[in-house]
Amino acid sequence: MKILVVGAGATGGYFGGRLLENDQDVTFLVRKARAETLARSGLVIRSPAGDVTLSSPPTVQAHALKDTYDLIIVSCKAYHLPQVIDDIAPAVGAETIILPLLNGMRHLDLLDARFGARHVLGGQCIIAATLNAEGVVHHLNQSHSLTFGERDGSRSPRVERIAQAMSGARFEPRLSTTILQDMWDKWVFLASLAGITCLMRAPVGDIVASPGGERAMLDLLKDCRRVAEAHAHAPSDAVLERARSVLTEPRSALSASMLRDLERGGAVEADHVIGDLLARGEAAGLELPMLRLAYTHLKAYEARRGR
Ligand SMILES: NC(=O)C1=CN([C@@H]2O[C@H](COP(=O)(O)OP(=O)(O)OC[C@H]3O[C@@H](n4cnc5c(N)ncnc54)[C@H](OP(=O)(O)O)[C@@H]3O)[C@@H](O)[C@H]2O)C=CC1
Ligand SMILES: CC(C)(CO)C(=O)C(=O)O
Repeated sequence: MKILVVGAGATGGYFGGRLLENDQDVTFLVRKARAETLARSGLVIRSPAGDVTLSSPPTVQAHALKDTYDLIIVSCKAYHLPQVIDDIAPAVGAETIILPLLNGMRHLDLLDARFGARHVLGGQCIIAATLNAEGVVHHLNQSHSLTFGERDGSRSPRVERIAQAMSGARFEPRLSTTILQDMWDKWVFLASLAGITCLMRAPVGDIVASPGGERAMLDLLKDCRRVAEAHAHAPSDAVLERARSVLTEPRSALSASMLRDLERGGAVEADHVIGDLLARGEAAGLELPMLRLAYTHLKAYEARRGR
């Protein structure tokens, strides 16, 4: 299977690197600076699941992209997606499958609008990873799952082929027949985690140890859950219970990738992860005070950053 991974950042570098390490036919679509770093230093992954340095990983830049691919894994940030959509267009052939790993949901609409829904799978990854200033992918915890599936829930031959291509790589691939619900479940969890850890500039353990912290966390989770319910994607009791327990775990060092981005003064996916959820909730007539506060806070950060 000929695979194009868009972006060799934290997630793309990790999962694409693990596939390459497992002898899959992987090429990274990268921009100039990243292409130079990869050519000079290789793709370096530091991970509790095993370090690896892949020297001279195959890369291509947008201007040279001419071949079509069987699978395109999209792992850019949401605010880069419009450009990425233009860039990958030459690589999308009649049978190309696009597997986005972005948080949130709105990217599905953008990809569908440009390439047609039949090309686009649902997907998500659970990992904590970051790309440091030297271009090294740091995997920060034990999780590294990549879930994908047809949005109609079928086990089509093409998703079976992806499962086959991913089997044996050093991460946990999961072929799902409920990928849209999985994505909503993650969105509810992630929006709660990102919203509150950014607001408080602290990981879960410090928030729940602070007066009013656990209450604020659970109020935000409730807002996010109500949006999913209003859109017929309510998390199950078990999923909700797990989210509550992870989000209120004493001494937990967990925070969202959005807090890592914010703390280094970077761009954040405010509109994609928080704003879109809020808009969907308000369109359904819901009052969502904690989610609105989380969004206002991120937009104020963006306004200040923009000056
Ligand atoms: N990091 C994490 O722990 C997790 C992140 N996610 C989600 O995954 C998505 C990706 O996040 P993450 O991997 O952290 O992001 P990163 O910023 O680490 O990586 C994104 C990469 O995309 C590249 N890129 C952007 N535009 C283009 C383009 N036009 N052509 C080629 N490459 C491009 C950037 O390259 P350049 O170097 O040129 O800027 C960058 O290296 C987000 O939606 C995030 O919310 C989900 C789970 C966990
Ligand atoms: C939910 C979590 C923490 C893990 O995948 C994440 O997606 C993120 O930090 O962006």
